[in-house]
Amino acid sequence: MTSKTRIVISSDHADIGLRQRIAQYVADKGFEVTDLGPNTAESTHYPKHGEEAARVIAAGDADLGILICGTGQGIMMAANKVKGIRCGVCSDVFSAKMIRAHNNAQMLSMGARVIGEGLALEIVDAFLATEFEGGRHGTRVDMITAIED
Ligand SMILES: O=C[C@H](O)[C@H](O)[C@H](O)COP(=O)(O)O
Repeated sequence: MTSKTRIVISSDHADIGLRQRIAQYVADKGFEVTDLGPNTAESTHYPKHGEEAARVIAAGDADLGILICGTGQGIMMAANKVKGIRCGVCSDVFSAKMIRAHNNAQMLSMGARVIGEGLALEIVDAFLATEFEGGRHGTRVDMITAIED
C-alpha cells in the first residue's frame, strides 16, 4: 500500500488510547487516516463501531480499516456482516501478512485486552505493507464473495 492509502480506524471503549496511538502512528507514516472514535471511555457497543467503519470501506471512502475491541472478535464479526468486507483478527505478525496476501482482507481487527501496543504496531505495519497475491487466492476470495449472493 502507498502512503495515499486511506485508512479508517474505529474501536469500542476497550482501549480508546490504543486506537488513538495507532491512528497517530499510521498518520505519521503519511497515510490518510479517518478516526471514527469514540473519544471517551464510556461503555459503548462494538457492533455499531465495526459496522460503521466497514460501511466506510464498502462505500469506497477508505481502502483499509483497523478495528480495536477487547478481544478484536466482536467488532470483527460485526464488520464481516457488511457486504464485501473481509476482516480478520490478528494477534501475530504472520497472520497480519496472510490476511492481506491470501485473503485480501480490507480490515484488521485486534484485541486490546489480548496484545500490547508494541505488537499491535508491528501487526499494523505488516498489514499495511503486504499486497494481495491474487492467483489461486483470488479464486478463493471470489468464492467467499459468492457466498454473499
Ligand atoms: O468482542 C467483544 C469485545 O471484546 C468487547 O470489547 C467486550 O465484550 C467489552 O466488554 P465490557 O463491556 O465488559 O468492557
